[in-house]
Amino acid sequence: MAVISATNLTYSYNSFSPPSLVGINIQLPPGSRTILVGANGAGKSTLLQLFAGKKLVSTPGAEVKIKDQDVFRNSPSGVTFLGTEWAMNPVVRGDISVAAFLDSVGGYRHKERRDHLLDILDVDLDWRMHKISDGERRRVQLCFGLMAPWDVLLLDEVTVDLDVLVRQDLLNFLKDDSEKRGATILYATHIFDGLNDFPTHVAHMRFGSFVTLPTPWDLSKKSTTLYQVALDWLKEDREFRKELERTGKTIARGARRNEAVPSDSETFYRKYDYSH
Ligand SMILES: Nc1ncnc2c1ncn2[C@@H]1O[C@H](COP(=O)(O)OP(=O)(O)OP(=O)(O)O)[C@@H](O)[C@H]1O
Repeated sequence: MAVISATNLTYSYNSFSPPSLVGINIQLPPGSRTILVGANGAGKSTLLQLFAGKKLVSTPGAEVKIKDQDVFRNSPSGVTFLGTEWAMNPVVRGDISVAAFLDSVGGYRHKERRDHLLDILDVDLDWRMHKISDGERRRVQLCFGLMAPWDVLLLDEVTVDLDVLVRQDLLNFLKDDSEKRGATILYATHIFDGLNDFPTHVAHMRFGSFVTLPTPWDLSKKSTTLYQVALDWLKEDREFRKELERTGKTIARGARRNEAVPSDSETFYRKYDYSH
């Protein structure tokens, strides 16, 4: 049985935008850890947000379910969504200690997991939230987001500003946790370093559809790395787009990215403007 499923899922943000997702049909088994690969604008964040029940899908015949329940209408329990928008949330920039912040969001109820996460993420309970770096704030947020045990974890690139050691420890924790508790992870990322032995499945999205459905990733049978696979897929995407442009053809979604609307990661990078 699938724990996460989408059937005939087509989704547009509004009536004047081309659909951001087109005819998605996927099923993810319990305990799987799937990496979503796709170029900027491929539809990864949109898909994760829909699974998180953040938007209503009104396309006739479309179903978006977790644990066999409609994500929007029934809000299935045990689902955690972590995305980049956290970094911009003013609530976590207040003049408050990490200890007080985590307690105010129920940290005391999951003390053992909280302390384990504090250790992995190298977070100091005495830090003041308004005086820490973006990466440190991200670590506190991850502790907050992950301390309650989840059955389904939807991750939209949350490791961008973590240092490599913390990132690796976090990935090991997530993998271990999912193996021990049979919990399921769907993770969209552009960072493939150190990720080779993390997934059970990998999938490739392009222009709002799956080019490669979630496919088992068996490291023992691989002579390549996830990084190389992602690179090859993204090169194919670029060639595909160029060919469309050359021939003047369009596809269902039009290959017409809505340039006026930045994808989440573009918003994130624009916000932080790493160019200087
Ligand atoms: N609020 C919005 N309104 C209209 N269109 C949007 C909105 N947010 C995203 N889109 C469009 O939906 C498409 C998919 O965007 P999405 O953010 O899901 O891509 P992504 O694969 O997550 O990209 P990235 O890797 O850059 O985060 C893009 O063409 C984008 O322009």
